[in-house]
Amino acid sequence: MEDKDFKKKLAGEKAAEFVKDGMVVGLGSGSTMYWTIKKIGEQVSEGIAIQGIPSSVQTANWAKEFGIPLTDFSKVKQVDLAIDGADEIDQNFDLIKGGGGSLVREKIIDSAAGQLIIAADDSKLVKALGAFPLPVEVVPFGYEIIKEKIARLGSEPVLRSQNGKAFVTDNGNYILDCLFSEITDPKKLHNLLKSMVGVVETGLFINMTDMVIIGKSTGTEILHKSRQNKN
Ligand SMILES: O=C[C@H](O)[C@H](O)[C@H](O)COP(=O)(O)O
Repeated sequence: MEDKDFKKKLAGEKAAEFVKDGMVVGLGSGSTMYWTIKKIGEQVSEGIAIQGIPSSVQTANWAKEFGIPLTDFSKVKQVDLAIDGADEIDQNFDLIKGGGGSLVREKIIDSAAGQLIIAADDSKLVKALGAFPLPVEVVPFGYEIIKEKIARLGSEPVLRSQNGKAFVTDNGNYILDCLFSEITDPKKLHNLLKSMVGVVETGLFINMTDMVIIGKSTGTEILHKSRQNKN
């Protein structure tokens, strides 16, 4: 296993330790979450009773494979704990997410959660967001217009593609990957993008994260928001 994958595994498995009996758990998406979901599956087989809400088709498939009972928002209105990955984490615990294209469902689940834990390898920690191109989910109709509007904000949006075709999200939409290099005011940028007709959601997750679990070659480090803010 590569060093980065090992770190993801460490962080992902550690996050599963915060899942307790009786919880409704939001299940994030991505390769780090694979390890969390697998570990939660082991806990379920040992007897804890939880219900998971998956943030992508891929996550739902892994959850089924590992025996985690699933639910949805027609049955539950509240999520006790959400665990998710991230593409970038800044010093305020603001995030860029959506590298795998699951940002909309992730944001719905993460914002409904009483607590949000982010698990990631140490390469995801950044001083300022923006080196990772910001994923913006847009409706396919007229996406060309949104692309031009975003370009006027100082980015060169790229329509995400897969196997030579436009990548389509679980919600039937497109993703524009927008490189801004450095995002000085994440909230302002998010609001500007969200005000454009046809933008469904941005990958900026602002003021949502309670705890970050970082996987390093030496083990895991847990960062708490309050402590982080004092530094
Ligand atoms: O859409 C994908 C999600 O936001 C992922 O949580 C994020 O891209 C991190 O993925 P990974 O754990 O594979 O680095």
